Amino acid sequence: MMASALEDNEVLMYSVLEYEKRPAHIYLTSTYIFIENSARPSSHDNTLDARPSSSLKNHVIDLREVITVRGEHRSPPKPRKFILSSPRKPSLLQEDKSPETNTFSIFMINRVAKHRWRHKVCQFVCRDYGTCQLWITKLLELLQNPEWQRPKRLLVFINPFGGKRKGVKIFNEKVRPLFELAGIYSEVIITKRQYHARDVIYEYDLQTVDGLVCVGGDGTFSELLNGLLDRVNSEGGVEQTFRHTPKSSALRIGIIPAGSTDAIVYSLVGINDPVTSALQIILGDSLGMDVTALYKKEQFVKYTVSMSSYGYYGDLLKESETLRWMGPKRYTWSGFKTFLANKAYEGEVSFLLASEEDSHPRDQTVCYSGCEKCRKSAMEGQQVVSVKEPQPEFDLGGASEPILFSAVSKRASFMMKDGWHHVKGRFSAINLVTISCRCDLTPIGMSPASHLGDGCMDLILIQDCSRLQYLRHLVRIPDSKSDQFDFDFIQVYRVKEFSFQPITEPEDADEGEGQERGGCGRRKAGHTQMKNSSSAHSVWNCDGELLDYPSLYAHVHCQLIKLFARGVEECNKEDSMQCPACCSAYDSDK
Ligand SMILES: Nc1ncnc2c1ncn2[C@@H]1O[C@H](COP(=O)(O)OP(=O)(O)OP(=O)(O)O)[C@@H](O)[C@H]1O
Repeated sequence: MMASALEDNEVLMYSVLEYEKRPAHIYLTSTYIFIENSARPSSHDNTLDARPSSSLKNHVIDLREVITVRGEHRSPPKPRKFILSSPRKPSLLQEDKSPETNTFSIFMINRVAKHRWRHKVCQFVCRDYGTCQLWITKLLELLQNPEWQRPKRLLVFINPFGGKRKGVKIFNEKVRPLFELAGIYSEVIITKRQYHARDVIYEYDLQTVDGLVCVGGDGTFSELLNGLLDRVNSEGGVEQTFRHTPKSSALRIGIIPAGSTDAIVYSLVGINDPVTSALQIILGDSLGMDVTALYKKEQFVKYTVSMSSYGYYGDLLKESETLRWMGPKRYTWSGFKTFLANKAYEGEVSFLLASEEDSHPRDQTVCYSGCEKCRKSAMEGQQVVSVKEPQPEFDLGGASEPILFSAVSKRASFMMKDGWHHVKGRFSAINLVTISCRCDLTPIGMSPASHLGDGCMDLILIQDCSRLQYLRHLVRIPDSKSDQFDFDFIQVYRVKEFSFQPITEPEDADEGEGQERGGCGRRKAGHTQMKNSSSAHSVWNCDGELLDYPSLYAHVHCQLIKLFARGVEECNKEDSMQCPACCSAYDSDK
């Protein structure tokens, strides 16, 4: 295999070097190092016995997974002592007689467990200093490959209060040393208040950095996302009006998880591990992710990437906000209380289905790194596929002349008009997810077959049901072996646009505009205010932020934002590193 791989790649350098205490033929191409072990050194002049050893494995190092290369600076050798102390174990190559190094180390990615990366070091001993320098220089030059888009300067925001309040420690102890090893300069801003990160992004000279990094949870990421998109829209002259087409940013965002849920990074990487995320940033991994624009009726509110949820998860978040002192445990407690309350809310859901050739939330596919579906969507430059450009029907009174009307269950009615589907009823939960939304509690995600960059959202409608029914659904969510949507009170759709309208508006809904926005949609100050929310209405939980009014319109934009991430790598089905995050029921059934 190595021989054929070598034939396909031009060899730029070749040497016989010592690797793992044995001589080896080392071939360098523009993207790989091929290591071919030899049996033993010849007795004179350090040439090698070319016979391959059957007991030794050959290796390939992918330069795209190399962090950096360093010369090993050792203290000057003492030849006489060396010979006396190890008479039977001379170096396989010529002994280093100069104080300069003849050894170089390659720092590279090591996959240690399911989706978890660490780095390891491979050492090579050369005959002399000159050869060593040649290898180091050539390798460093190849690592600069502009196609790999590795960052050199990053603007890092740390939320010191996210999750278990360990953001600063995580960055200083786990991330900063790796960035320094990779030669990345990072300017660090520890946020002092909510919206600090967003306000810095509005003003910062973004030309001077290669990317932004968020050390925090989903809420902090949301600030960076909205700050960046507000900024590029403003500079690109895009007014954030109803159903606007936002500008995308060339600047990528990296996420170092240090929050409570970390659902976004979990969905991107398959794990919420700061070191893995830092290594993906260093390698310059790039991934396009869909972004959903939310509107209160026709007024733009914000961009989101994970889940907007009304009913159960909205109530849960509202309850948990009063219990922040409990840390991440507040979600478990609030979840329990919300479950006991077992509320349902009346309204009409309207949505524009994804086109025929698009996939379905129950089509049993998982979005892995290099996903073909996402790649196709990006190539097509899909924004919204809609032949007639239909508009949502907000006015329930005017929802006239349905083309199709049928009962989908005892609890809801369904109709279709101008491509828009309408479901009227009482809902325990309405969940709209842009990505799979995995986290520790739901390792396969709220919608396991959702894609990161297909330009679609998954709509999960849970109609009014008993506590027992809801519990049966809830316990299936983290279970990779069962289908959490397989209930008659749950419907799932893959959609492009969505709206929700309560049967009656809350009295002060028009005053609860939430965010005050300046020119070109920039928010001046403050965030969505909690307004009178009667028990007839729930609130929206949008990426962990409360929007306390029920009417909502959502419009997804295909791969609007670029992230420093690789996507969830598929576990090797044969080895023990399988995990529930990607080896789901779908896989095991095949
Ligand atoms: N210095 C600060 N003081 C108070 N709030 C802050 C500060 N810095 C950031 N924030 C805000 O804190 C909120 C929550 O932060 P974050 O999302 O990082 O943590 P989390 O809520 O624990 O995690 P997750 O969102 O993953 O559940 C964010 O909305 C962010 O805007």
